[in-house]
Amino acid sequence: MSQSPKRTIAMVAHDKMKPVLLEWALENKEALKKFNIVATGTTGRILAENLPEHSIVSYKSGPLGGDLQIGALISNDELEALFFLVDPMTPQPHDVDVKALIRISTLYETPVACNRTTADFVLRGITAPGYTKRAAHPMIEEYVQRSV
Ligand SMILES: O=C(CO)COP(=O)(O)O
Repeated sequence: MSQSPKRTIAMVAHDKMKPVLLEWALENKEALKKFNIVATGTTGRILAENLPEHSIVSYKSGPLGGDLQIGALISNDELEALFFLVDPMTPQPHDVDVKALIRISTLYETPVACNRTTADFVLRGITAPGYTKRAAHPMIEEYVQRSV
């Protein structure tokens, strides 16, 4: 019997949140094996070092465009969920990229977890039997069909 292809999730953490994301990923490592994982550069390196049995692809570091690479996956409807542990207390040089990533996730109905509690909910949701991701927001179709 052929198995359905693994779905892809993204994992990102700002520097102060990397230990939290790693701890969470280790706690959930069995469930995470069901997915291909993509990550921003430094986050991905830390995850790959600690989860050697998982499929993890690292993009560029966040400040160098990694958030936008994940945004591109979302706009191609290729991402199941985004786990992005943000640091709410530290200004980021690439804040506009972070904002763009959250915006495009909203538009494409991609579940986003910005803290650990929500990460628990999202992971439980996307691994629940019968779960399928909603289609992108109808405002996309309206936008495509708009008269010029
Ligand atoms: O800055 C980030 C996300 O905005 C994370 O990038 P790194 O994983 O490369 O540290």
